[in-house]
Amino acid sequence: MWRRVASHSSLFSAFKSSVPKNQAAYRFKFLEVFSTEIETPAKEGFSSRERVPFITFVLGGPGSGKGTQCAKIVESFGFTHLSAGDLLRKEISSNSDKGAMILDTIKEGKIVPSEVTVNLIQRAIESSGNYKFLIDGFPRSEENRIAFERIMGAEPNFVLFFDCPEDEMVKRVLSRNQGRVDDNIDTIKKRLKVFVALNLPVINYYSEKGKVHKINAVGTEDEIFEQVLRIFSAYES
Ligand SMILES: Nc1ncnc2c1ncn2[C@@H]1O[C@H](COP(=O)(O)OP(=O)(O)OP(=O)(O)O)[C@@H](O)[C@H]1O
Ligand SMILES: Nc1ccn([C@H]2C[C@H](O)[C@@H](COP(=O)(O)O)O2)c(=O)n1
Ligand SMILES: [Mg+2]
Repeated sequence: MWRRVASHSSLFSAFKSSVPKNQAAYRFKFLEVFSTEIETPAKEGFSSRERVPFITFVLGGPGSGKGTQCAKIVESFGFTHLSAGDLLRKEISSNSDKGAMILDTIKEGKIVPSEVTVNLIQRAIESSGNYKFLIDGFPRSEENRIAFERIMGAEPNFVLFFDCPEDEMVKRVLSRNQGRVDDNIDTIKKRLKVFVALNLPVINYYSEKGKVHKINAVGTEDEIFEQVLRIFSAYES
């Protein structure tokens, strides 16, 4: 079964050199050349021998446990974990020309312009050598989502949504202790507002497309991972 996604560029051209010529990535490239649309598999698992790109968006409010659970998924299923927040923080540390703008935006709990974040994700995907990705904390807004589809020419295979009450998220973030500039009560309040205003619409969008797996993010890390395991095991085909 195939699903059309309008596109100008293609994530799949990135895989050209890492798969044999007769395999799926070449089919995508072929379609891209002859059409303004490309096609991606709708319900395929991630263990197929064809190594078709497999994308999971990992969403949830600040402190809902996305990064913690992604680390466990990497260990069990061999995904590459790309945290949009980590990529942006790395860009700040590298003293790039965009660093100051990114830092100011993060301190305010706001969203960095989509092209910047998508380009960082694109570079990380292309240099990973993997074909299975957890894209954590992205898309944070409809603008992020649309930019990803336009630049990468792809949609996620599914979306994990860590559903967590606000008071629990605030408690976790305030005791995280990783020295993040945005882990203070003022910025957390702003991030929570931005989550509700900009990120929930993205989750609703994918929900309507039947792509969201909602996880109850309250409980021990292991209890939460049991729910995650059940979902990923079903895609391990
Ligand atoms: N199930 C859990 N119960 C209690 N604490 C947890 C749980 N899962 C994660 N934590 C802790 O909560 C904090 C936030 O977790 P994590 O960094 O994984 O969240 P996140 O969703 O990635 O947040 P952000 O969006 O801010 O990056 C961390 O200190 C982590 O150790
Ligand atoms: N798609 C994204 C992801 C993150 N950011 C910025 C704004 C966030 O508050 C901050 C930290 O992200 P986290 O580590 O909590 O996922 O990074 C963004 O602008 N766009
Ligand atoms: Mg995180």
